[in-house]
Order: sequence, then structure tokens, then C-alpha cells
Amino acid sequence: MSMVVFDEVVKKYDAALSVNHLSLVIEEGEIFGLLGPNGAGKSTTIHILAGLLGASAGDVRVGGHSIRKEPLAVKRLIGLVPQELAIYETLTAEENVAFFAKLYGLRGSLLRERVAESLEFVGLLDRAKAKPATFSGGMKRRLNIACAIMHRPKLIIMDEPTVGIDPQSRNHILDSVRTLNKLGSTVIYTSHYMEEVEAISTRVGIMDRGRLIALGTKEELRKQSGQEEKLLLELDRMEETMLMEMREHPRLRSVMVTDAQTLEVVLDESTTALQDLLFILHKHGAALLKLSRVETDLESLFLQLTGRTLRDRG
Ligand SMILES: Nc1ncnc2c1ncn2[C@@H]1O[C@H](COP(=O)(O)OP(=O)(O)OP(=O)(O)O)[C@@H](O)[C@H]1O
Repeated sequence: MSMVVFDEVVKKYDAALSVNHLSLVIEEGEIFGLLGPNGAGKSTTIHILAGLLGASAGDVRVGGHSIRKEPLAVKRLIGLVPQELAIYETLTAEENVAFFAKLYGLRGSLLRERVAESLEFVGLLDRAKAKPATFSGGMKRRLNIACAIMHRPKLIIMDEPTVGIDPQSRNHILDSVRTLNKLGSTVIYTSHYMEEVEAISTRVGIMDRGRLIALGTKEELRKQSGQEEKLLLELDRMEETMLMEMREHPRLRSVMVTDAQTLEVVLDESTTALQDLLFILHKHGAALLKLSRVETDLESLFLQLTGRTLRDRG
């Protein structure tokens, strides 16, 4: 079932379109990574989806409900972790989560149960009675997440949740995204850190200047962009006759010796290329000590699509 359907969504602030006719379907169970440089339109897209901002044109459906016609039904399905912290420094951690729980209509023992559950989930149960003023930046972000998930939303939207935090909290947050997804939530996650999106997403959409310029699994994006399937082979020996045979083989696009024991090989698209490569190794009595794949690089893909670098390195 489709969890989110963007249908020709437009957001216009001034002359430029911040979201430019966005159409996109996200299926139930996905971890969808929305990637793009600063100002690409990610936050605007997320805010329209969460009902915080009206679209200039088009509509979004969440779990079959139109955000225009049934905004409350949509809001009930969503947990938004905003880019800016949405927690109260004067309340304790558990009071913060309880505040949001009450907004969703939770009361009494169910409220207490869900507050404890979400604080435990983000690793802050032992700090339930402390105020966020005593927390590190990463802990505040985790509390921000607890506030967004306590009503067990079907769709969790995270807008750059790992900006400027320590590695421990960052890993905690990435693990929690995976766990929430396993527990049944669809997750939409924006970032301009491509490593994160690569690591956790089932599918990636790349935005630039309000438009979705690429969409697919990492593998599909690699194919769309013409990036090649590159393998690294560590061998116990490297004979010239074997290398010659590889270089002459029509299914092996390039064969390069990178050090005394390592070969970098680019295969063509055919299904038998890898088999042929292994056959040649076997024929020449070379043992394969290690085989690894050079991972798709979203950064260079973005560069190729737009002529600009993805990351704001400031
Ligand atoms: N309230 C606003 N008024 C006018 N223009 C706006 C407003 N909010 C956003 N924009 C413009 O819309 C475009 C998209 O901004 P948006 O914040 O959605 O990008 P983003 O991809 O989320 O960037 P970031 O990674 O910095 O959060 C930008 O050009 C921005 O200047």
C-alpha cells in the first residue's frame, strides 16, 4: 500500500518555486531518504507533508487521506521530528514527552506507559526527571525524537535529525530509525549527509532547486547515471597471461592492477560477466582471497546530475 502520495505539489514563495511540481509515491515500510543541498526544498516538502505549511498547488495523501481535505486524519498518522528542536527547557524530559502525548489525546496510564516507552527507546529513561538544559545536543535531539514517536505513528518524518551532534548520539539515532522501521513505521528522512542516507535508506530521492532530479534504490541510481559496477579482487598471484585474457574478454570493461595483489575490474551489464571472471581466475589457478564492491557514490552522482557538489561543507 502507498503510505505517501505527492501529487504535483507546488510551493511558491516569490518568483522561484521552492517545490516545483513534485510527484512521488512512498510505499508502506520504506525508509525513504530525501537528499539535497541547502535550499533544495527538502524542509518545505516535509512541512507540507506534515500539514505545517499549505501547498500553493497540488495535494498530498497520507494513508489514503488528503492533507487538504482531512488534515487531522493525516496528522494522527504522522510523527514529525523537526530540524529545530521542539522541546521545552523548563519542563523535565518526561514532562516534555507527556506534553506532546496530551496533544494527541493520550491520558492516564496509557500516557505514562507511552512516555516511559519512548524515553526508553531513545535511551533517556534514566534522565526522565532531568531538564533538557542539562543535556548534550545529541540528548536533546533524542528527546525531540521521543516527543514525535510516543503516539506510535505509522509515518515518521525526520528533518535532518543528526545535524551537529556527537557520533554516539548520531549512531543511536540511526539505529532508532532502523528499529522504528522494523516495528512497522514508514520513515522519511532528509539529510545532506549522503553517507547516512546511503546507509539506512531503502530508496533515495535527490532534490535540487525544488525538483526531484533522481529517484530509486542506490543500485537503480547507479544504473541511471551510468556509474559502473566496480569490483576489487584480492588474489594470491597475478599472472600476465591471466590479465591478458581478462583484458580481451568482451564482458569485462576494464581491468586494472592497483597493487601487487589487487585488481579493479569493471563488469558490463550482462548476468554472466562475474561468472566469466571467476572462470578465468580458476583457469589460471589464482585464488580469490577477497572480493569487494566499490560502493555507489551518491556525491559523485549528484555532481554528475547537477554539475555542483551535494554537501554544504561550511
Ligand atoms: N518562509 C520562506 N519565505 C521565502 N522563501 C523561503 C521560505 N522558506 C524557504 N524558502 C526558500 O525555499 C527554498 C527551499 O528551502 P528549504 O528550507 O525547503 O530547503 P532545504 O532543502 O530544506 O534546505 P536545508 O538543507 O538548508 O534545510 C530556499 O530557496 C529557501 O530560501
